[in-house]
Amino acid sequence: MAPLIEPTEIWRLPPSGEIRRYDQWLSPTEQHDLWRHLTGTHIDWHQPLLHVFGRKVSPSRREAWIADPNIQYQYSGQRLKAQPWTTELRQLSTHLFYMFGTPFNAVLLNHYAHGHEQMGWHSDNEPELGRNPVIASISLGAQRDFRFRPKNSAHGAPITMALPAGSLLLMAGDLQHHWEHSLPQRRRVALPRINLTFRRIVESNTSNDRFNGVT
Ligand SMILES: O=C(O)CCC(=O)C(=O)O
Ligand SMILES: [Fe+2]
Repeated sequence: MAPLIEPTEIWRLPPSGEIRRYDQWLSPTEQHDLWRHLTGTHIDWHQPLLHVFGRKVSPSRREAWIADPNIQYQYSGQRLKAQPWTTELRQLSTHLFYMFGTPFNAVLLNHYAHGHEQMGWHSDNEPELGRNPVIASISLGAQRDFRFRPKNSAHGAPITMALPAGSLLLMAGDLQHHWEHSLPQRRRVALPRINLTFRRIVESNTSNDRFNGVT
């Protein structure tokens, strides 16, 4: 990990959202070791079962939720059962704390087997994340496009950026209130990708509407 590098790109998205991307934040060896760790026996992956407008929907991607023991998190009728931190994930979280000053206490892992698997438009704006969440997102494996679009077109035009293996993406400011993001299908992508979003849950035991209508 390279904690003191400058961002490769910065976007300021109105009114006061910010995105920073740090390419090659993880070296190829670190990426390889982390991939092996996450796809070994340490992590219990499962398919999410979301309640979307009264229907049960199971997107084909897989996910895992790692959090401090006291953290409760629920979205779209799904109470996520937290798995304990592994040494490797805790180490990443510590590096991110040195970089951004946010004491992350949870990480959501998403595994996309190939380019048919995707994540629909949403904002990470659940009440548990507090007012202006800082979210740090690490990408491994196949490069995929990531999209942002404003909730109100007065705030700008949609943005598409590639998330290369080993990159770190920071989302901060009021971004989650005014912009949505998605990981669109890319049918020509044959290889898997894993994404880790480090989050700080500030209040527990509240439900929220994340992914309501979104898969
Ligand atoms: O896979 C990604 O890069 C996006 C994940 C995401 O937006 C989320 O977990 O909320
Ligand atoms: Fe998200």
